Amino acid sequence: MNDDAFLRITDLSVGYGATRVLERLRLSIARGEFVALLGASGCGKTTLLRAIAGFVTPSAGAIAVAGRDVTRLPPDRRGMALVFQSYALWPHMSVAKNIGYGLKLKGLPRAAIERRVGEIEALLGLSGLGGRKPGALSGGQRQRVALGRALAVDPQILLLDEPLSNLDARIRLKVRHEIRALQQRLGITAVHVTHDREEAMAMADRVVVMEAGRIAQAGTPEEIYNRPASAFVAAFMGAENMLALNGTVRGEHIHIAAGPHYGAAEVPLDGRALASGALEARFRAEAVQLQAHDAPPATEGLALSGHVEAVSYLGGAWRHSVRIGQTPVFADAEHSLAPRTAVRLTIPAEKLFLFNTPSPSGAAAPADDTHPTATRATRPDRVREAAIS
Ligand SMILES: Nc1ncnc2c1ncn2[C@@H]1O[C@H](COP(=O)(O)OP(=O)(O)OP(=O)(O)O)[C@@H](O)[C@H]1O
Repeated sequence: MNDDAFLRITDLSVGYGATRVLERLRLSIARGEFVALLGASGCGKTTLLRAIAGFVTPSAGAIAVAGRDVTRLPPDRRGMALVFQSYALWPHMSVAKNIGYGLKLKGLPRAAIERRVGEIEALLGLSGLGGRKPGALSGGQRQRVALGRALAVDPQILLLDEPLSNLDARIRLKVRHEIRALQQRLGITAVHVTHDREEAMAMADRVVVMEAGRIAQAGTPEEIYNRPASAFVAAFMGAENMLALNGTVRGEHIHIAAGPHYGAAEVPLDGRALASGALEARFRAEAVQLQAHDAPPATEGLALSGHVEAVSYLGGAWRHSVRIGQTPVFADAEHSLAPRTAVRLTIPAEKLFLFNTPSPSGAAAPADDTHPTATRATRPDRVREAAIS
């Protein structure tokens, strides 16, 4: 675990009645770090955020901020502010009163509140709108008021619960950059819940991918995208194409045996703790080199043979639906190849994510992000994959 952790979550378990949501989860966040909690609906992101904020009580474990245990403290004594998806603004209050609400609760004198509200309005580009009611604002402006209300109380930690999901796509991109720039300017520690992987990667220093109440992987956006620690993370990060292969470890490589629709290939292990046996291969549509079957191979890697079934234009690239034997995959190319064309797909070794196929009885890895800088070989889930294959 990071020794310089500012927000430290240790063995946190949270449930609702008989439903267990988080199980012994560990996560350390550095001061000034922006962390995105990313995962599918129902994986426990909001529950974790609400436990950090103090709105749900854990059944076990601890939450500490700068070395101070806050696990049993009420939300208003944790030095945190939460921004909700729904904004949760008071409709009958003006923008200025909404922003100053937390300061009023703290009993600050009126002049101090007005000064701070003015600062926040200027910071967020809301100057001149202080007298309006939330109903007379755009969605983006409302979200900025909600952010302003959170920042006005000078929190040590800013918690963001899908704050952009009610905004339309164009405004969402703009507000995304505004929040990130503001967080960096203020040096505030932020935890952001989202199910949008692009948003998580664009905003965060570190992305924490959650799967069914546990941390599947925590790392920089680049690590998570290019070195997914499990087939689940690979698929969640867009490597949705899947093939079942067989491999044999030989020194620093894994040798993939040829099959009816693909040739043999040598893939460098590159630190991965893979074992010989059944493999699940994952790759992105854009990682594929797609060619007519009789064209000379353009690149080295795993070569697959198939037929184009359908093609559509994505803007910038053509997406081909290709059948490899019984397996459908997607492959992108700058030029389109017509349906029924016999094609070769080549996946360069560095873009082919390989995982040992887990046995159905494989025990769950511990929920733990305490090895964010560990190599693939030493990550708990990698070791598990190697152990059970
Ligand atoms: N108040 C509650 N009472 C009972 N079960 C709950 C409650 N809140 C959440 N849950 C359950 O806990 C699990 C995790 O929910 P949570 O809201 O943390 O997920 P999430 O990852 O944030 O999902 P989403 O992206 O849909 O918001 C889900 O199975 C959900 O049904």
